[in-house]
Amino acid sequence: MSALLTLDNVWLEYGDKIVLERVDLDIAEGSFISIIGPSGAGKSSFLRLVLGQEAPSRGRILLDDRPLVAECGPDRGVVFQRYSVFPHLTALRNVMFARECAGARFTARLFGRARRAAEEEAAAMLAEVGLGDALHVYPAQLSGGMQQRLAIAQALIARPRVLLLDEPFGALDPGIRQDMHRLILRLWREHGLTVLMVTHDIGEAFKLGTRLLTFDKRRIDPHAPHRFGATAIYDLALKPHVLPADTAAGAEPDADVITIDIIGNNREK
Ligand SMILES: Nc1ncnc2c1ncn2[C@@H]1O[C@H](COP(=O)(O)OP(=O)(O)OP(=O)(O)O)[C@@H](O)[C@H]1O
Repeated sequence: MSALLTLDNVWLEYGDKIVLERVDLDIAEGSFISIIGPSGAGKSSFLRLVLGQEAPSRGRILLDDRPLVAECGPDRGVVFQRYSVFPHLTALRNVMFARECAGARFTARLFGRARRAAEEEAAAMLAEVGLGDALHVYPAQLSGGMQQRLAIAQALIARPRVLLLDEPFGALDPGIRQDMHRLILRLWREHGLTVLMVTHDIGEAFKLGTRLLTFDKRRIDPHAPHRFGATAIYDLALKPHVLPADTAAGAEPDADVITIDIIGNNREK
């Protein structure tokens, strides 16, 4: 099976500072990739490359065997840790705006029947993330968890194939995080998404991921730390104890009972 996303010898450099080097990855459609690594290892930079917000300074990124277009297309959605919704728009208008951007890319405005259809779609998407009763509420009136639900609805309304999550649950209380884990596993499965999630929570990475990437530097020059970039030094296939079908029914994968296959260990190269 060919990969949905391929990174072929990808480097990201700013001047003489190397952030990422020699990133070689094939990511299969439908996988849930957890990404961990120390602060500054380039995890968010990696997501920005896949989003198309930045171009690699060397190497290439392919989506469906075709070079990734430089701008973020509707095939990729993103949710950040801090609520990325518009404060002056209601929940419904926030999701509609994202739908309008996807449906009318140059004017970001739909009219008549198309607009009514977008409104219905946005309301259905909000119901799907558990915000069906909060259509006309402004973000400031929503809790942190509800704002992240809104951000997820906003990302999913364009029907992306790849969902990028940058520490999406990092600011939430543990109880709310559990709810969000259930939600994201359900959406991942029901929408057939390929998810790339950066997290600092190792338990969360093991619990949600089907594959775990660890970004770090292979080599360090103490006198010139910028000379070497990070790469995916560990690449582990995770097999959660509970199958995705079970998670959709409400059960959660058990992070304590996981088997691991090592796909790649680039530490020594
Ligand atoms: N535009 C830029 N110009 C120069 N350096 C940059 C730029 N953007 C990011 N960097 C550097 O790239 C490195 C990686 O940053 P990045 O935010 O991707 O790391 P991270 O692993 O996501 O960190 P954290 O876990 O703290 O969020 C950092 O040293 C950062 O300073």
